[in-house]
Amino acid sequence: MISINSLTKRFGEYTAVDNLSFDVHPGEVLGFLGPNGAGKSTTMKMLTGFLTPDGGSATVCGYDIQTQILQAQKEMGYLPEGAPCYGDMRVQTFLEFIAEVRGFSGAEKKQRVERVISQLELERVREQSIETLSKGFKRRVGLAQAILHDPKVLILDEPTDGLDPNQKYQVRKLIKQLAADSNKIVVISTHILEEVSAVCTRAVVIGRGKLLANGTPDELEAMSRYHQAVTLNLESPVDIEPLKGLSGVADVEVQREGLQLTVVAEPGRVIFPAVGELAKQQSWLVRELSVERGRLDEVFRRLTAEEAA
Ligand SMILES: Nc1ncnc2c1ncn2[C@@H]1O[C@H](COP(=O)(O)OP(=O)(O)OP(=O)(O)O)[C@@H](O)[C@H]1O
Repeated sequence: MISINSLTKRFGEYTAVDNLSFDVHPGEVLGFLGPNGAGKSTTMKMLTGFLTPDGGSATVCGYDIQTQILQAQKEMGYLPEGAPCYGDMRVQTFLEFIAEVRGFSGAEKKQRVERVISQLELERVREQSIETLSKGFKRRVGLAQAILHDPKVLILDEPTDGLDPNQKYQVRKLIKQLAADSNKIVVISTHILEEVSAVCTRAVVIGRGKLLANGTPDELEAMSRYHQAVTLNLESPVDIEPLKGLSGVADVEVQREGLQLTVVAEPGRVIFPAVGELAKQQSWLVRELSVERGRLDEVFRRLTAEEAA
């Protein structure tokens, strides 16, 4: 597992990662969220041994990142932000080079390179130099090198950044496949909230280097103002006063000139049955009645705006 305890990194006067603590367990795909400059990349660079912490500690698969980084690195695959270096190398040559660096040779090296070329669908570009590849293919080459040694822990810094929707779908599918092996840990930094719902089993939100939230996507959605909110799509506008008077209703938001109402629930209350009952009693012409799980974007904005204030 990964265990992070009061990890801290300063750049001059600025504290980029501030007393950060959390754990990640085998089988988890952790979404690591935060606005630009929150400290996500800095944390990942410390975990993978590319930056030295100024305080606190962390272990990866039981290895201390400060005193046993080489052992820890063997257990990790890391996709840094941006494109792989060695731009003038051809894709296959680059992957062979990485395989050698990781200690593979002969038939095993060949077999591992072929496996990732096939997994990441790189056949078409294997003879092309990395610098001439599209952004999407560069990310895939980066992912290929990260998984080449079949690591127990994958640290991916914005793996779908700059990819088109099809490529995003492909990369997320691959991450899910990798994580299906229940002993693996995947940590993905992102500011794309749909990615959290799509692939993550848990999310950690940070802002200005500090931990702001740590929970499953369901738990984070439950923090939303719109958790258990009921939306009515109507044929014609109605008087909203009876709705406001219902027990457990915190607010009624009016959209589309009264044709859409969002009835916000008080925390912990379930109002769907009562709203449905009222609509029937009042003979409202309801086209659609739906209940919300919550809005991650609103939770993310609120958490990170509070921190910025
Ligand atoms: N080498 C460095 N020297 C000085 N400041 C740095 C350095 N690296 C990062 N920082 C600063 O530390 C803060 C955290 O940066 P970091 O790259 O970790 O954020 P991030 O959450 O990954 O952001 P993004 O989503 O934009 O990638 C930022 O204010 C950044 O400017």
